[in-house]
Amino acid sequence: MAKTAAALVVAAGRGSRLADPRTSLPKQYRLLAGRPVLTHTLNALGNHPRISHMLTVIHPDDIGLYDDAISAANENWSNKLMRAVFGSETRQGSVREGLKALSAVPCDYVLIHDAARPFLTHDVIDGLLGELDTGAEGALAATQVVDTLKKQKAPGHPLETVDRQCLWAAQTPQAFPLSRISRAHENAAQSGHTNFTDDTSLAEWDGMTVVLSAGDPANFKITTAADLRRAAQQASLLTMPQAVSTDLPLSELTDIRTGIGYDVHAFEDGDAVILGGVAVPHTQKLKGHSDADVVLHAITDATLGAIGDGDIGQHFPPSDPMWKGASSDRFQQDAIRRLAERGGRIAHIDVTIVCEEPKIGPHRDKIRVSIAGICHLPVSRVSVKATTSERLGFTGRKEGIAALASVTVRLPFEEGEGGPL
Ligand SMILES: Nc1ccn([C@@H]2O[C@H](COP(=O)(O)OP(=O)(O)OP(=O)(O)O)[C@@H](O)[C@H]2O)c(=O)n1
Ligand SMILES: C[C@](O)(CO)[C@H](O)COP(=O)(O)O
Repeated sequence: MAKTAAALVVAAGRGSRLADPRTSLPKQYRLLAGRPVLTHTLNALGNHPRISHMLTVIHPDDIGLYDDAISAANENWSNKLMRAVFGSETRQGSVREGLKALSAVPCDYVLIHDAARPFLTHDVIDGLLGELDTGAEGALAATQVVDTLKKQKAPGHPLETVDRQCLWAAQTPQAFPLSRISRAHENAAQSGHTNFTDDTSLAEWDGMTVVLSAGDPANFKITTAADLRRAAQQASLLTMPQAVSTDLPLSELTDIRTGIGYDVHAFEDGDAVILGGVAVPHTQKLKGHSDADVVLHAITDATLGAIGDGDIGQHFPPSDPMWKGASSDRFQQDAIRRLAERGGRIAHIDVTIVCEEPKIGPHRDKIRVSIAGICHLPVSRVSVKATTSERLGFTGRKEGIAALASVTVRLPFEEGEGGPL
């Protein structure tokens, strides 16, 4: 049977080299295609079949940001995720805290990965695990240096050219047998070595032999503001549905339309309602054929309304057993695909949730982030509002929840329509 691996993601850094006067948000929580960087990183690891456990090392100030990053994930790996632990002043210290928390986990290997590298692929993971499977004590994802390298001992000194033939740029993940790298970290800490910048340097110091494995230029680390801009471009190309990533510039999407959507679901016995893809704890749940996500249903109808393409019930009949218990983001993905086929994209979403309970305020930001992720939008283009109906009507009697949505889309004018009206 294939040996299993734990993923240890270090996310406790402050990102001091990415100085941005507009925000103090650490880089691992900045948004790429509507989701935090960390969410992309965890998705890449969590969806790998040989990774059975995942642990994130976070900063104590980031608990709320971390919770948001997890709820934006919408992926099926939550059963692999362990409770996060707090990191330390240095990257090495943060890894050590993570390894301590993994000590009781029944995994053969550990993949240690930077939260700030969100574009990890399964090919890179497979390469590393393959090296361990054939007996390596440590494996490093790395890319060969491609630029001509120069060395200058001090400013004004003559340049020397460095032979790049045998030079590699270290990436993460870095993969090891779990017990061996844990021992190496303890040895380093007890000998007073506290500032190894990566785990293979520490492993080499402890006498381990590390082999190279194919990294990927796309798996770069977000370190500076320029890296974050590059990452934003890369993420939008990867996550947009095919037709949305059309090369039509926004300036040609001059046919601007708005659709409205409205939906209602009644309560029944349960312990949480799903709103915009987020499970909100409550004393009841919403009744429905799918997951009864009243917010996503209203958004889907509004998206379909904007392109005059029927409604959710027409495309996904409640009588069809296929949609029983379905996660409603599938319905919205389908509406986005229909829009994309016409060369269009969503520009803005505005939602109002009508209910007495549960209180939406504490969950509003999570719901915004989740909707933005599902719709491939920056969070600034999603608005979530809530109101009661002053105890009037079915929502006032706490019998259910209603949601209203308006979705604005941008499309190219169809041939023969002759440009803006
Ligand atoms: N004390 C630390 C320092 C770094 N990291 C993590 O290690 C990874 C790589 O480190 P780096 O790019 O240096 O991140 P920062 O320390 O956040 O950045 P900077 O050095 O610019 O402050 C990041 O995912 C970061 O969150 C960590 O968990 N604990
Ligand atoms: C672990 C690492 O990302 C490998 O490239 C790197 O060593 C982190 O430290 P850096 O100082 O940001 O290079």
